[in-house]
Amino acid sequence: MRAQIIDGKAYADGLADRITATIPAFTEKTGRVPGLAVILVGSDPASEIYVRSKGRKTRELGMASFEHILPAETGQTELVALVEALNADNRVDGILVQLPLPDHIDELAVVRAIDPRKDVDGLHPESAGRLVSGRPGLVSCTPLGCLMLLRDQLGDLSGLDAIVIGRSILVGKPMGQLLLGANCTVTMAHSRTRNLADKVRQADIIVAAAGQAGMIKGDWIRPGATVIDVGTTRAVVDGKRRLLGDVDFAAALERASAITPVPGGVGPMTIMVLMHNTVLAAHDRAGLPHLQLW
Ligand SMILES: Nc1nc(=O)c2c([nH]1)NC[C@@H]1CN(c3ccc(C(=O)N[C@@H](CCC(=O)O)C(=O)O)cc3)C=[N+]21
Repeated sequence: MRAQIIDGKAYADGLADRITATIPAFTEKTGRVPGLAVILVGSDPASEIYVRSKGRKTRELGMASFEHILPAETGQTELVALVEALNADNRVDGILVQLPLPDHIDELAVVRAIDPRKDVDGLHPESAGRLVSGRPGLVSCTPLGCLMLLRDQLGDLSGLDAIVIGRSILVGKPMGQLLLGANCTVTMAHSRTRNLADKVRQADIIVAAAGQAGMIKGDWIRPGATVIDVGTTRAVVDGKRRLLGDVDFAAALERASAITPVPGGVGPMTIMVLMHNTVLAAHDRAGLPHLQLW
């Protein structure tokens, strides 16, 4: 079997069109456009590129972008004060604080300061609690993007065996909850999991989010499985800069029925789901009916 390649970029472009189409009616009812604020503390070059590309996409879709790039020495009090100012700013529907934050800042304290209705990253304990208890709320962009691709690829996921490798707050844990909500039987694997290969071999759906390049080997993949690769490790291979996934892609191609590439799979979805969550938050805050765009 040769796997189909899941084109995250193409799905994200389609979602972009559906998002853009909601904006004229929103503007007619509210007199404004949806707005997204992104905060970056410190000058990690990769993070700066993401923040700028988020800003560019936000404007391309016809929304307002507010970018705050602060020096690495910014204090926690100052950062929380900025979040509170953005909470109070009606032009801002979504607030994303780029993680990780410098060591002298307590991430949870900052995330808790975000108004849960503007928590487009789904990181606030209120959002996490809503996801676990199946109430409506904002869901982290990367896992929601993975679920959109899986639903598009497979339709109903009920009864499928899924494994998530990685248990981060931003990706692994919410991914497990989303798959459970979609009626999968979910295995959460991580660095202490024993016999990982055997557990992966049982899975119809594999979501690799461990952040270790190439750790999932081709012969671990059950023939016909669907593979979502969240890994993005920057490396230099044969003198060229490369972005590497967590899955041995070449070997997986021979076993999986479908697989996301890196780049061009989950990455473009993450940014577009951020836009999606921003228009959802905007509609919710304006008291407009809930949107269903996927
Ligand atoms: N609070 C928070 N939320 C985040 O969502 C968040 C964060 N912090 N910190 C940093 C990571 C990283 N991240 C990516 C977004 C897009 C691509 C992306 O578009 N990748 C392209 C390739 C881009 C390239 O070549 O560098 C792709 O996979 O095709 C990757 C990574 C979001 N993050």
